[in-house]
Amino acid sequence: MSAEATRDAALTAPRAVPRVLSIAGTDPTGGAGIQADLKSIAANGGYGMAVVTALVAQNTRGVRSVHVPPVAFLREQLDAVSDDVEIDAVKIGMLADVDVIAAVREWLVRVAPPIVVLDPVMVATSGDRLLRADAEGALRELARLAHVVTPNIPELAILADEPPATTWQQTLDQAARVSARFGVLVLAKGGHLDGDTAPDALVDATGPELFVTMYDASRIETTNTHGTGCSLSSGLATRLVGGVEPARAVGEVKRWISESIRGGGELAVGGGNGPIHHFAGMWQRAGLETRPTASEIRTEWWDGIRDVREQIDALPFLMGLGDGSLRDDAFRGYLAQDALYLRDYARALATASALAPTVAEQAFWAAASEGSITAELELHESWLADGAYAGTRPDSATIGYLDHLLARCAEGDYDTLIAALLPCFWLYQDIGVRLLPRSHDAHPYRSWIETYADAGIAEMTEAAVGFVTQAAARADERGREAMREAFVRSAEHELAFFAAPLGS
Ligand SMILES: Nc1ncnc2c1ncn2[C@@H]1O[C@H](COP(=O)(O)OP(=O)(O)O)[C@@H](O)[C@H]1O
Ligand SMILES: Cc1ncc(COP(=O)(O)OP(=O)(O)O)c(N)n1
Repeated sequence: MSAEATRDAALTAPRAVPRVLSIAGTDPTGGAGIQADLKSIAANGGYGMAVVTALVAQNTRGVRSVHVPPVAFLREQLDAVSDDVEIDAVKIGMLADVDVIAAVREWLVRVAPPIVVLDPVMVATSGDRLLRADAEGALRELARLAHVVTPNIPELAILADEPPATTWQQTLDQAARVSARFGVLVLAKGGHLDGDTAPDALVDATGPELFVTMYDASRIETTNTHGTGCSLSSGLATRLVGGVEPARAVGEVKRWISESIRGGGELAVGGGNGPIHHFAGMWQRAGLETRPTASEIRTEWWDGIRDVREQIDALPFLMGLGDGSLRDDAFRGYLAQDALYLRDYARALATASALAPTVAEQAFWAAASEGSITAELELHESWLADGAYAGTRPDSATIGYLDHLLARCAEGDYDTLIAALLPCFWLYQDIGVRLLPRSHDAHPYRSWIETYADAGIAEMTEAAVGFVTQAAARADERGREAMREAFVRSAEHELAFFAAPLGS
């Protein structure tokens, strides 16, 4: 199978979802704080969790009041999460005061999450304080426990304990000093500078050499920037999971934040500094469709032929094949039919190759067709060489199955044809794997079982399942139903085919 086909098949496999905890304050209008973090984590592919440090009565126009719950309750929230859930990354936002910082610090040291991104929230864009001035020193020290800090220009100045930078170069120099002093990567943000651009830079001065990675973006003319810092930092925490290079994760999250700022204009939320649209790009790319995904179709179709699979397993032919008690003439009679089947199955696979919409699929079905003819020749050479079955005519089960496949070829519809071809891959591979533990050196059908339990067959089956289920996910409802019917019909023909040798 080609590398491209393997990659396409891998795309259908479920991916681990990063479990990301935001420790932050609230924004009841949903644009900043923990509410923004949860959207941002979801938009960047993670499962979001939230521990609230402070309840903030705010909207797009400004902050009205802040309520900090007892710090003992904060500790209970933190432990409730970490006692139960394996946390892949933590984003820290508003911390309000020194007691909150101390509680979070103690928890961080004890739990040691693999990724910590600290957004040193101090003052909202509206000018309202979100961190008491006497807590700035404690926040500075907390930076030592983070892997990345994401200060805006005023916050960077406070971390550096210096006056705010007024140029981008001063910002970079200050970020380098903060990085070296606290042993942390600094994502310096130029959102607060004047000009046509909104540059960011990842600054790493933690070692003997200074590394600066620049991220340029045009400045978007908008009033929807409420919560950009919160969203950027939680998106970054999510994208860093799995050992992703920080420079790459920042590049990805920077592109996402730009499109989300641009999409903010579509939202009509509040009369002040409006929120960004966390899902603008995602909704545009994927829509709001509820069509089944390839992996759902995989499960549905496989479950949908459960009764057929159980009937195959219960056949005397299959039971005899598994325990080795199957009569030799019954097995050879079955192989003679299989050889007849494979010749036309190879033709159907070649037709699928000719109809395939992509080069990867064309190559895959062509290789499978070639493999099918080779298998037919090998059957003759190994099991049927004595000529006892020469001149065998296809029986009614073989004719029925081939008629079904060749009719799909004649229709010329790629999707239904490949759906009809799939059970032969999938059922044989499944049977091979399940019979393998019963095989042994003296088992009469060992080579047959090992052929279908082989890793190469599993890889081809995975690719075939991937191509078919992705095509079904793309199809409209009628097309998908026609595919499912073709698939089920083939599975039923497999049952009849396995039943025929013993007439059961
Ligand atoms: N008008 C804008 N156009 C494009 N990007 C922006 C704009 N404003 C902010 N950003 C980007 O949003 C992110 C958050 O930056 P910033 O607004 O400086 O943080 P904060 O919300 O903490 O003040 C950064 O990547 C910044 O470059
Ligand atoms: C609860 C809470 N946390 C942080 C902020 C500040 O949000 P930020 O992303 O820095 O952007 P602005 O809202 O300041 O533009 C907040 N407002 N509330």
